[in-house]
Amino acid sequence: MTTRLLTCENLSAGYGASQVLFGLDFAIDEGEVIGLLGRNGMGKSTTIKNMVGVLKPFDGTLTWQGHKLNTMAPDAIARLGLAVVPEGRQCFPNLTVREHLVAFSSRRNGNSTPWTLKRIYELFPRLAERSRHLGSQLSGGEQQMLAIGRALSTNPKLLILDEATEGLAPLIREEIWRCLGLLKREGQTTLVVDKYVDKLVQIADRHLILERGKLVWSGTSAALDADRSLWVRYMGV
Ligand SMILES: Nc1ncnc2c1ncn2[C@@H]1O[C@H](COP(=O)(O)OP(=O)(O)OP(=O)(O)O)[C@@H](O)[C@H]1O
Repeated sequence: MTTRLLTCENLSAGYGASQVLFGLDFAIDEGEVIGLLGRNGMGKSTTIKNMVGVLKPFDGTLTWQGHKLNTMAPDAIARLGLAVVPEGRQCFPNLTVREHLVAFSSRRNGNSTPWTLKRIYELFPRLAERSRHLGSQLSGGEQQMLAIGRALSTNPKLLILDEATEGLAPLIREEIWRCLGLLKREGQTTLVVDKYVDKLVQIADRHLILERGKLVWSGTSAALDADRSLWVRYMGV
């Protein structure tokens, strides 16, 4: 039996007088890995900002397991089990790797195999090697692994990655993909924004495509893989 985590109904949102999202409808079930796709500026980050409460919807409803998220503060939404790795990573320059991973850790959400420091180091051995290094001493790829590890340390029910591989060297990107594959096999529900559609179709179960703030297509990885006209039309690939 599937468990619904998030329901988004008729979501309209934006910035001040500027409307960016126009009536989005979608849902996320436990265990799913979903790609959120579309060209630059189509509203992917704005969708995520509304889900995690840093922006408030103009209209529509975001519901998380019976809780209406629309007016909840971001920290209250985080406590429900949504963790986002935002664009730009945002590590603390003066905290060590280890401090990042224990400062936010939480065993909440009834996770039977919680993300302990040990498990995060097993997922990203590079972080174990760098345990005593400061955020400011890490490479871009290490910072990205740390940002993902930090999000996992809260034992999120839904992990959201916004452009997690942006600006990373190819080998580091592969390392992030490898970890996403492992997380999927462990049943981690994940929403991923990434422009490497060819990789996303290998990892995600299904996809949502945004075009100018509207949901123009949704379907399985197999369906997206089979219809390259969608890639050209909506992702400019
Ligand atoms: N803080 C802001 N204030 C006003 N407009 C914004 C702000 N942030 C984004 N926008 C606008 O909202 C629209 C959607 O941006 P959004 O960041 O959601 O797109 P995106 O699909 O995530 O693309 P990208 O990959 O470029 O981040 C764009 O037209 C953008 O210029």
